[in-house]
Amino acid sequence: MTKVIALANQKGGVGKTTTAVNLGIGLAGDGKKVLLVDADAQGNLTDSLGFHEPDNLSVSLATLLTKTMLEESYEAREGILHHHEGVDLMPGNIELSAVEVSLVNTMSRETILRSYIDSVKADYDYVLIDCMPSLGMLTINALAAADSVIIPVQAHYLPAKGMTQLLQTIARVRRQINPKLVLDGVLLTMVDSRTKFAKDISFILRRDYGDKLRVFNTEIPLSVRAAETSAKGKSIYVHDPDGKAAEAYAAFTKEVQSIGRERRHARQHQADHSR
Ligand SMILES: Nc1ncnc2c1ncn2[C@@H]1O[C@H](COP(=O)(O)OP(=O)(O)OP(=O)(O)O)[C@@H](O)[C@H]1O
Ligand SMILES: [Mg+2]
Repeated sequence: MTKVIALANQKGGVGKTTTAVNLGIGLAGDGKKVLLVDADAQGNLTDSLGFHEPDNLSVSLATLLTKTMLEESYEAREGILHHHEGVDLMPGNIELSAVEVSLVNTMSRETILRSYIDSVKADYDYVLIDCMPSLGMLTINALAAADSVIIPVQAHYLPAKGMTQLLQTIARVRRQINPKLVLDGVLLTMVDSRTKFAKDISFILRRDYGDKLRVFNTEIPLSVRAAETSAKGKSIYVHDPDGKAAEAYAAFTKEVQSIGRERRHARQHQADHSR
């Protein structure tokens, strides 16, 4: 079964794209087949994987979403690129801005991305969607297409109001469009071990949103080496294999897989007891 995960937070610069790259390549390193989907018109994910001029690509996510909207046919692997560290990429670029506008007047406007992903996901164990920093139509489409959401949060900013709005949006998508959507949890990123901000934020999140909001045990440290990876087009595992950020992303990758296993066991347990 394929698991589709959206990396979402409408706040900019919190580590969504960096996490998409290093979780995706981490999963591939564990033998999983992974498709990364760049659902951000900035094209940062595409750029970070070494395709440095996303706007010059002739086929990108915008192309396939447009074909899906118009009910035009396309090749199953059309436009999918391959990164040498073992992941596939559906690139994104500036053309997504126009698509986002045209979605507004489209039938099934919330589920166009889901239709596209449904048509390619059989080839993959994981599909990771890197969202843009907004709660617009493309992010709603990502939430509608996903089985679960991971929310990266930058450890030195109080996520107060934004988090409430994001959780409300997730709840609304679950009620109206995608009942199976679950929140995997919050990932604290850019954690500076010299300060106690990360602990404060974990405490505040638990206080304000209760135990339902899981905060991942793994925290991603603040690391210049992690910030360098996007220009290099490499993951942290290749750029700085022995560093703390690589260790953290590897641990986070394991944690994400263990959540999947816990959920399958819980469902099995429920099924056994309802017989
Ligand atoms: N652990 C880290 N330590 C230091 N810098 C980091 C770390 N992770 C990411 N960065 C840097 O912080 C910036 C924002 O990260 P990233 O692009 O992953 O965030 P984002 O949430 O995807 O941003 P946007 O909302 O613009 O899409 C980038 O310059 C990135 O290189
Ligand atoms: Mg990004």
